Amino acid sequence: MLGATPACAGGDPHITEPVEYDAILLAGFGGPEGQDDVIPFLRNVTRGRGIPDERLEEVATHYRHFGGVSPINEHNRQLKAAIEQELASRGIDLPVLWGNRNWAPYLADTVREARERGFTKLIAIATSAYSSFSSCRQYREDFAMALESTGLLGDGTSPAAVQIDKVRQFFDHPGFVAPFAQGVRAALDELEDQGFADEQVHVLFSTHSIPMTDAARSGPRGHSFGEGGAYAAQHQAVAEVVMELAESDAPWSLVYQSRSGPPEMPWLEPDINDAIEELDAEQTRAVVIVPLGFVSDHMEVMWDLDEEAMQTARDRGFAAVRVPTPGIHPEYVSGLVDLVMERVQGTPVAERPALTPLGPWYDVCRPGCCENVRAGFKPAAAGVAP
Ligand SMILES: CC1=C(CCC(=O)O)c2cc3nc(cc4[nH]c(cc5[nH]c(cc1n2)c(C)c5CCC(=O)O)c(CCC(=O)O)c4C)C(CCC(=O)O)=C3C
Ligand SMILES: [Fe+2]
Repeated sequence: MLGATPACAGGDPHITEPVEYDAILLAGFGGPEGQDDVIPFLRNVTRGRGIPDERLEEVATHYRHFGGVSPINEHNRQLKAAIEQELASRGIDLPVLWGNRNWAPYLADTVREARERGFTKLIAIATSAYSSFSSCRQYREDFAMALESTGLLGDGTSPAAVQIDKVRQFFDHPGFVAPFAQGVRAALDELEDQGFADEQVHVLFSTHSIPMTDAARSGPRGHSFGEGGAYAAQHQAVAEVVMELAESDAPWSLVYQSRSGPPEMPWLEPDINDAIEELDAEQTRAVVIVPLGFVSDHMEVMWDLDEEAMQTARDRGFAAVRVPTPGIHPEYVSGLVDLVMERVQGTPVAERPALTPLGPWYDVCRPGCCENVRAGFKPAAAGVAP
């Protein structure tokens, strides 16, 4: 089902020829692993973005609260091990390398290691399911930067010394969606045991807020997905599918969290805390919080949801349950391996699973996909220039 993803400029958006990859590149966000890492990590994340110092100080306290350690690197070590186990159980001989955008092990060191081991064709899985600058293009730019800084980008006339392709954005892949659907069903059952009927529960699907300018440009250039771009449209469509699979008629909404940037810059709204404040207490007695935009229980989940949003809900006298992220759920892990094998085998588009009319998303990002005018154009792997 191609739906809203028409073939456009830039050749075929899907690769249906088999490709012999040498290894999988698991690309993470990265996080600090001790108090001394916190500020240097935050500087890496916000390099050149104009995030106010007060915001960095505030975010630093979230990490300090947990000993300066984000669980995100440990999650990725576990995910890597789980993917390796899934590959082994299917008899697939593909090594898995792991590299981060913002903290060690850095992508540049990982691609250098790849080359040393003789690998020239990598298929990347970024730990991020949706389309936007922060969740797709920035990973692609960081791949290109890692190749450039290690001299492995190639010179434009010869093929890159190391080629990095990327699996499609997997927001509507059944392996990503199933853990959320199961989690919502379990949360509603738990609340029902406590005496709350489905119509007394409000389900809040939460994702990372991004600047409106980034949201509007998410997805391929020249294609309108509405005000919030492909980013908001994908979340809206996945939330609908999750409610269907969870067989629930509970009222629900899509909300945003973890806003940063200067206050005068518009970001996607409503903020989850404002949304909880505005729920009608006559009708609502409980909330289910679904971290729909995230793949693991990292700091944005542990702090912004489990500390802040849960507190906002308690302050209003609501019962509240937070649904787990996919983490290393067997269906998620198996889905990621399926996404790799889709490219290894050159699976026809019609046979690629996708649960919303927006997918299956592109293998090759379209021209201008998820462009960021603030940061300017940079080379990016796994897409059509610019
Ligand atoms: C869409 C999106 C995802 C999901 C997709 C993906 O996974 O990529 C994501 C993930 C994450 N964001 C994370 C942490 C941070 N994000 C920040 C800043 C920002 N995120 C943004 C967007 C996103 N972020 C944006 C538009 C900014 C503003 C600055 C900019 O335009 O670049 C800042 C700076 C301080 C602040 O402003 O909060 C931090 C510390 C962590 C790690 C958590 C841990 O350590 O466990 C993870 C997984
Ligand atoms: Fe993209």
